[in-house]
Amino acid sequence: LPAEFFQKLCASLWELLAGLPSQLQPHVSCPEDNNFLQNMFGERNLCSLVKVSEELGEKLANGEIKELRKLLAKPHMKILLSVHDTVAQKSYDPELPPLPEDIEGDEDSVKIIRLVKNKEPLGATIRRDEHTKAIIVARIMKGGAADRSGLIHVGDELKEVNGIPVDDKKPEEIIHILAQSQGAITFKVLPGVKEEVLLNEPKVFVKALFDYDPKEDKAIPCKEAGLAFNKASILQIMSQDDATWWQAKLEGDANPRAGLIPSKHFQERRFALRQPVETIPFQRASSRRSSGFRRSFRLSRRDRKTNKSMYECKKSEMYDMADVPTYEEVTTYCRQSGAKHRLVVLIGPTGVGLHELKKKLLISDPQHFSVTIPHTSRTKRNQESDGVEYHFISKHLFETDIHNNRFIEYGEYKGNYYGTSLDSIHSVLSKNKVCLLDVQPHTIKHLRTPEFKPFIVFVKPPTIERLRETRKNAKMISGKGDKESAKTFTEEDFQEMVNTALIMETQYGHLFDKVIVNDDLSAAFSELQLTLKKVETEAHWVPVSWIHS
Ligand SMILES: Nc1ncnc2c1ncn2[C@@H]1O[C@H](COP(=O)(O)OP(=O)(O)OP(=O)(O)O)[C@@H](O)[C@H]1O
Repeated sequence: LPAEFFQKLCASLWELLAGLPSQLQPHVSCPEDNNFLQNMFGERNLCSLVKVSEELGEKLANGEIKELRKLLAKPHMKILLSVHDTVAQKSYDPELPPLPEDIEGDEDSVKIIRLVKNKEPLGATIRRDEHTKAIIVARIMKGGAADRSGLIHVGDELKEVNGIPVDDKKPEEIIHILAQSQGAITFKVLPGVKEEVLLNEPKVFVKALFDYDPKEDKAIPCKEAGLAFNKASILQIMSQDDATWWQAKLEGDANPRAGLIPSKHFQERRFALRQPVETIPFQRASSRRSSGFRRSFRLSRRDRKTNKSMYECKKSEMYDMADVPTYEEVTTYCRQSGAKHRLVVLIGPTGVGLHELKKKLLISDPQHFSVTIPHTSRTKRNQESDGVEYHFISKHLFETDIHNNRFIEYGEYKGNYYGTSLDSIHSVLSKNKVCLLDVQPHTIKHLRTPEFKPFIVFVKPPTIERLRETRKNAKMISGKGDKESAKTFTEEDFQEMVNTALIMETQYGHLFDKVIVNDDLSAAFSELQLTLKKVETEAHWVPVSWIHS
């Protein structure tokens, strides 16, 4: 309507209405009614409305008004106005169907979700949980309808679709129901919050290869926020966002709060700076006698005359910078029945009892346990048979095999070669037997392959007092000339055993899967037996490279 006309109209109508109460007064006896009338008719808005209404009535014939009425009566306009009112009243939350009364279990955790589906697929996959048989949301496609809704999550348990229970349905049947539904679909789900949280948790686990105490660490930004751990602890890495300080939890720790640990890179750098002081080459650090490592065959003991190990070992083998012990990414591995056995490697100082323990295992189950047959270039003696005591090969062939890296360990003794070949290990494993091998600790790194998946047992001597008590009647065997001879342990032998064990543990402890103290022999044997049983049947942490390579 033209503004001028409208204003005039309003003004005149208002005047008329304003005068009305005084005209009505004689007819109103009650003062309250009078007041009410006065207020109502005095209200300017009401006056204007009355004015407009009257004017519209009068001007009905006017073409402009007709057109306005027509416009306002159109469905689009009606919807627009209705949407405006809805939004203005903020009543846009969808109306949910009433909660069913027969919900089983924890009623609070049931969620009713309504999604409007157009032609595009929902963008979610489902699976049946093997254990609970429940239908679980397996995957949400990024950017899909389900993802955009933000209402359905991986791990949610689907109970009903459009009121149809899905417990007894196959995933394909449910997919069919979904495909056929158009418009709004109602889901009843049990939110799998816990599962979702777990799924979103980083799944990087590492084995710590060093001891760490944040209280001793001058570099840590906040000692209280640090996480203390020991060599061989399994840590779940929660964040690697910071290049220097990672966040981690001890595996299996129920406390959800992560702690700070030095990052791999940072620890390597620190270690490299400290290295000259901390890494004592094994042999130099060893006491009086250059090397007292035992071998996987009896003739390989140290020569008591020359006091030398039969096995020479390159200096570079003793300490390798690539082995800076920080963290190693690990995952669980459980040997499936029928699969090849893991190689069992026994480590320990001379005389600690490796031979004794191995012998007991072999006797306990000769069909199950076995040892490797060593190679030698020495000539066969009359009572010996090839492939029983040794594989007898020529010196030339032995040297070719050395050149071709076919030996795990080898050495020269009185002009003859002795060694343990890789093939001898393969041979035992391919018979589906557990191969028991004892080697020098620096050899472990060559055995750590996906094929062998070695399980390293460190046999540790008890205290020197306990050694004196338990080894009173024990005999130490040494290679003297071509014959073995036995002698009782001396105080020096005990001391060396304890010292060597300490050095082995310091330098190679991060590689040990199990430490067994050989105090009482039968107790140590039982522990070893039980440990090896578990290796065959239970899940153990192994480097990820052994599984995903
Ligand atoms: N727990 C124990 N208690 C008492 N005697 C033991 C114990 N363990 C081993 N012995 C004895 O100690 C001696 C040395 O053991 P064994 O020969 O097994 O040592 P080893 O580790 O194989 O060392 P090496 O390679 O030098 O022979 C043997 O006489 C053995 O019977």
